[in-house]
Amino acid sequence: MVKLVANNLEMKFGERHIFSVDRLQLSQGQTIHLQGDNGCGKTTLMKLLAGLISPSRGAITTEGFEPLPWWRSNALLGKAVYLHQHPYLFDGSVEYNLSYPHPFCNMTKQQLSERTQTAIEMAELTHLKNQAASSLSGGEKQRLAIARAWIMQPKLLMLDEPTSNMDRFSQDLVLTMISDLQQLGTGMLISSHQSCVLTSLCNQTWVIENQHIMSSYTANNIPDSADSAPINLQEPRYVIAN
Ligand SMILES: Nc1ncnc2c1ncn2[C@@H]1O[C@H](COP(=O)(O)OP(=O)(O)OP(=O)(O)O)[C@@H](O)[C@H]1O
Repeated sequence: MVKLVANNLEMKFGERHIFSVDRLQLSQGQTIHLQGDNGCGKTTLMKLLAGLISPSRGAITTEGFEPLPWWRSNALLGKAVYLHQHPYLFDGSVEYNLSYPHPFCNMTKQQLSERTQTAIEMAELTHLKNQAASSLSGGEKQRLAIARAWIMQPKLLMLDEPTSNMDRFSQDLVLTMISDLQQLGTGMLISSHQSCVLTSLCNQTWVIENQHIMSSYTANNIPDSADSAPINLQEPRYVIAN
């Protein structure tokens, strides 16, 4: 099982303290709802866990991943796929954007081709597959980014406000793809101010409040393993980027 473990983490921008936390763990099998008001640091936490920025103090370590190739100095980059609220898409068609992750996937050509076709259908993008990705609506772009992540089947996935631009139809399509990844064991961190269609899948919550990160489990999901238990709730206590 792969995991990211943050210890003794503190994040500041200049003199401004954003949050601190003694310990956090994002691992396969978890589906976590990341909550908090505007500006509390949800995106910042995801960027830290994705290795896109560095903490002011503390360390984020990885467990269970393949050893790094010699040319990779940042051990975190590429471990957890991070989907930005406004997804980064490549110049080119919808189909091109879905084929981009292929070299990074450990699948045969045939499997990739079938999986890409299924992703296009699941995201209801068939009629748009030759259209420039840059011309898609906000909700369609998010569906495309999530379809691309679904093809990759990452071990860890972080979704930043994934349903913010979506109507009910798009939310239901995305729910199907995310539920499927959950069944396959992808560990997920989903940020959303409020409950949304995806947060119903979550079995744990992280709340950023008063510059601390608090963790709790849903009632029917209290872990019995000390390894996965949240630590210290009162004290100040995670490429391919889409
Ligand atoms: N590079 C930066 N330099 C200085 N301040 C920053 C930087 N990045 C983020 N911040 C500040 O840190 C705080 C947390 O930002 P962040 O984007 O993580 O919040 P958020 O919880 O994701 O907000 P929202 O819910 O509105 O998307 C904000 O006040 C923001 O202005």
